[in-house]
Parts: sequence; C-alpha cells; structure tokens
Amino acid sequence: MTGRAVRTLVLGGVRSGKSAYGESLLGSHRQVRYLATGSRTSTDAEWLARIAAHRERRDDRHITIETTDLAGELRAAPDIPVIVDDLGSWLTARVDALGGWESGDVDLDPEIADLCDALRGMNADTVVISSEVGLSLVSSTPAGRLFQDLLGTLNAAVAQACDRVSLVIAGRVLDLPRGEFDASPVPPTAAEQAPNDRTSNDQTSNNQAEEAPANAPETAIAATPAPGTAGPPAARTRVAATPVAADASDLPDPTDAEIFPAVTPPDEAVAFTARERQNSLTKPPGSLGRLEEIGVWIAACQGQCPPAPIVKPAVVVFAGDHGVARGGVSAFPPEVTAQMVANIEHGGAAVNVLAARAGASVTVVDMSVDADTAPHLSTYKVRRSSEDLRTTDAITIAEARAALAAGRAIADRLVDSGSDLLIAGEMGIGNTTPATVLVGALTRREPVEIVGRGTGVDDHGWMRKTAAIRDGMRRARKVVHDPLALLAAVGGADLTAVAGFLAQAAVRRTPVILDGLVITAAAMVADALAPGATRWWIAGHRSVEPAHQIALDHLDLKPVLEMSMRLGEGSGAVLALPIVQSAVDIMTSMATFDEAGVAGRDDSPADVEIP
Ligand SMILES: Cc1cc2ncn([C@H]3O[C@H](COP(=O)(O)O)[C@@H](O)[C@H]3O)c2cc1C
Ligand SMILES: O=C(O)c1cccnc1
Repeated sequence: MTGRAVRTLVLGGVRSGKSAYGESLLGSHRQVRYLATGSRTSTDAEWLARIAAHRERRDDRHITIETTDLAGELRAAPDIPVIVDDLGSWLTARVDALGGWESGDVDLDPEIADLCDALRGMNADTVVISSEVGLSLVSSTPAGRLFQDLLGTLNAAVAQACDRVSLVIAGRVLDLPRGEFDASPVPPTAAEQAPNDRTSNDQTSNNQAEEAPANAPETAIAATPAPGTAGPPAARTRVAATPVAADASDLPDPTDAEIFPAVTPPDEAVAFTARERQNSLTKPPGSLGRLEEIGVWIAACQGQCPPAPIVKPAVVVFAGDHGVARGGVSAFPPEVTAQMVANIEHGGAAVNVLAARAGASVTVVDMSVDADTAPHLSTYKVRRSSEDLRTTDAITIAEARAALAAGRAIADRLVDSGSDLLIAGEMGIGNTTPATVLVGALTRREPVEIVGRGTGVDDHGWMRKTAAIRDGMRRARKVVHDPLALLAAVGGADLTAVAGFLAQAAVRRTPVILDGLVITAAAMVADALAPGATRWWIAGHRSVEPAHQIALDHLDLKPVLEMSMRLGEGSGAVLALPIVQSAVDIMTSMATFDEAGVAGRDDSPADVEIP
C-alpha cells in the first residue's frame, strides 16, 4: 500500500462539471483506469453523444473499461488510480438487471456494501463520480422516486468509504466537511463489526466521526484546584476516540527498536518548484508570510507540487503515569490520568473537540497508566506507572525498547492506512516533570531556569518540582549521550513511545505537527535516535512552559501559534492543523497570474527619475 491513496467521492448535479473535476484530481497520474458505467446498449442519440464527449476529454493515459461490475473491476487492479463515472448509471444498470423498476422491490444493500468494501481496498487514488439528485424535486413517478431514494442511500454509503467528498455546483467545488453522524443505512460489514479485528482497526475508517453512545457516562475528573466548577452542557455531540489498531498477537518485536534507518529529508527539488509556484500565484511574492513556507514544506514532504489536500490527519494521545507524580509535583492527583483517558475515549477532552473541528481522528493509547484500562486501549501497555525518576530508572531498557517499538508500530499503522499528517499528544499527571528533566539534561540548563507550573502547582509544589527536576537531571546527565538509556532513566513508557512515534513518522516521510513541552521534549530524544527527523516536524504552538521555548530553540523550530496554552493532549498541535490545511489550500486553489490574466510584478528597469 502506498499510504497516500486518497478516495474521493465527487457529487454534483447534471452538467455541474463533476466529471471534469473528478478527472482533474487524477491529472498527475501516468495511467488511470476509467470505469464507465454508462450503458453501451443505449440507442438514445443524445445520451451516446454525451458519452462521446466524456471520452474526448480523456487522453491516452486512460484505459476505458465499460462495466457494471464495479466491485470486481476495483478489486482486479487496486494499485492503479481509477475513476468511476458514474454511480447513477451503475445503479440504473443494477435495477435493470434485477427488474425492479415496476415492483420497486429491490434490495441493493449487499451490492452497495460489497462496492464500499472494494473501494476501501483501493491502494491507489480513486475518484467516484455521482449525481446529487436529492436537491431536485421529488420525482412524480414511482421509478423516479425509487432512483432518487436508492442513489441517496448509495451516495451516503460510498461517502463513508471515501476520504474526501466534494460537491460541484456550476463548476465550483465545495469540499464537504465530515459529518457527525453515520447517515448510511447500509449494515456494517463483518470487519466493521469486530472491534479487535485487524481490518476493522485499520485506520481507514478513522475519519468517520463517531457519536458517543447517548448514555456514555460523564467521566468524573478529580478537580483538585477548583472543585465544584460548573460541568459542561448536558446535551451535545461528541466525537469519541478511534480504537487503537492492533490486538495482543500483533505486538511489534522490540529487538533493536532504538535503531532507525537513515532519515531522508523532504524533497528539496519539490521545495524549489513549490517556491516558484508560490511566486506565480496572484499575490505579491512572500505576502502570505509563514503560510507560504508551510505550503512549501508540505509539498516537499509529499514530494509533489501542488501538494495534495490533507485528508486523513490522525492524533494519537499516549497516556501514562509517573512515580514522581506521587511526590507532589502536579496540581492534580495521579488518578486523573486514568479518568482523562476515559474522557478522551468518550470524546469529552479538549483534544477531541479541537480535532473534530479540524477533521482529525483521535486515538488514545495506554502505555503505562496506573490502572487497568479497556483491552483495546492497553494493547501496547508496558507496565502500570513508570517508577520515580528522582531515585530510580523510570523503566528498564527492555521496557523502553517495547515502548519505542509500540510508538513506531502505531505510526506505521497509521501511515499504512493513509494518514497523511500525524500528531502526538500525551496524558499523564506529572508529565511536565520528566519532560523538563529531558530538556534540562539535553540543553544543560539549571532546573530553576526551566521549571514551569504545569497544571498550575502552587509555590510549595513548585519547590518540590524544582527539586525533583534537579534529582532527575543528576541521574539523566550520566546517560545523556545514549537516547535509549535516557528515555529509560527519566522519560518513562509514554514519552518513550512518543519518541518512537515521532521518529518513525520521519522515517515514513510523513509530516508531523508537534505540540507543547511534553511532546517537544520527547521529540528532542527522537531526533537524537533518528538524526534529521526534525525536518519532518513543524511546531504547532508555544506553550507557556519555559522549557518549551528552550526545546524549540534546540530543534530550531518556530511555533505556528502563540496562544498562552499549557494543556498538552496534542491540543496546541491540533489547533495549528487548520493553518497547515489552509497553507495547502493556497497552493492548490489560488489562481496564478497567467490563469487570472493579472499582470505580474514590474521588474523592467524603469526610466523614471529617482527624486
Ligand atoms: C484535567 C486535566 C486534563 C489534562 N489534559 C492534559 N493535561 C496535562 O497536564 C499534565 C501535565 O501537567 P503536570 O506535570 O503539572 O501534571 C499532563 O497530563 C498533561 O497532558 C491535563 C491535566 C489535567 C489535570
Ligand atoms: O506544554 C505542555 O506540553 C504542557 C503544559 C502543561 C501541562 N501539560 C502539558
């Protein structure tokens, strides 16, 4: 699997430009299979002329296959980009074959489910064209109503199997955001029903926002600093976390987990082309500032200009407890870690809310929570709580290897199932302490320079935290040149898994948005494990934690946002995601000076007097 295949459903009315748009989406491919569903046996001259016009627009790159066996044809060549034009004709052919127009008694659900299954199996870019007939008048004939009903059902089911859905109206393209409910009445396939099955856990279905069960319990979080604060509104839609993708028999081999292949940087030649494209767009060069740099970066990461839209961003929240949290270094008690894991699982945390807005999936993974969590959360669990870094190694070397291997396996799985941008988040009371120890040890700072308030420790807590950081740094300094030993000594299982995840994303040439202090501290170690990995990362925001800026300077990263945030969970990274998506939109959708007929910059030596 390429890991980059994008399935797009293009909807539109009659003569809206949907086919031309759909074909343009595959414009960069050398070979495209064109599955034409229009009936060859038609004798309607006007209809045949339409088909001929479609054919004319296609060039030599297209292999045209006239078929109504869509699922079979898709499965026959899952690695070749394909366009299906269109679902309406396929539907007509199927109802014809079943003789259902008169009786209206047709059950296409099994065929629709089979078609969706075949679409999900595509490893190459896939475009499906269909008519949006639901916006017109309800047909006055039974057959017309049957067609409208069936096509509405079919479109909804296919939308679920696609990564993107666009609506074309009058030649203008509207990208439809992901909805918050499952509109498909088609029964789920067996794979979708089995939560621990490899296929169903495959993140291909990540972006289908799931509504939390209506009776999902409000997770009670111990609210130490502000007991009794008003709870959130009772009625709302929540986007629950996606289950982690693996079962116990599928655990990665931890042998040599700390050894990474060489990281190759994003494509410089494409970056050059992308900068030229930025300068050809209808704006003064450089006028979109940082947005231009980000667009160039994404193009270079993807190795193509213009870059493809980011359609499957994924957030993984790594959760774990730390023995040092028993030493009063946080404003909150350690029990909050497990409670927040449940909250994230049910869609109630800040990261869920922000991810839903940005169209990203959220998965929470228990690496070392000091409680038993559900099996689908604890597949990769290394132990219950890491040890107290003040006095002993947080985890053993063997546990560190297992945690690194887990982070790497999770990144691999997401990339293999089409995730095109990754974000790591973390949840663990006390986390800013090991993170600050890592930053202090790697940058040789004094504890008082770098210690922050985390969740909001009071002055006594601040003193305890500073002493803990001092003790941790004393132990960390001894292994500061050995990234694996450093993670084992002070990082703990969760931060170690984050380091594996971030480094593996770079190995897999997948861009990452970093979050605050905790994730950036793990990123420093990840760059030591896989030198050059930083080139695949962008800093989403700058947290108020003082050690965060020091970590960013160390990695030579400039944060996108400055929002005075100090939460973690991946929240700052997810908040920056729409900016990265906007940077891509600029590169894909702005007109060039030539296209728009706008005069470029006047660089000719002017014969004007300089006053
Ligand atoms: C309710 C709640 C939600 C959170 N979400 C993230 N964190 C953040 O705060 C913790 C780190 O701060 P410290 O080192 O001071 O404990 C981590 O769990 C981090 O993810 C939270 C903390 C709390 C209390
Ligand atoms: O910047 C962070 O990562 C952070 C800050 C405070 C609390 N938790 C995380």
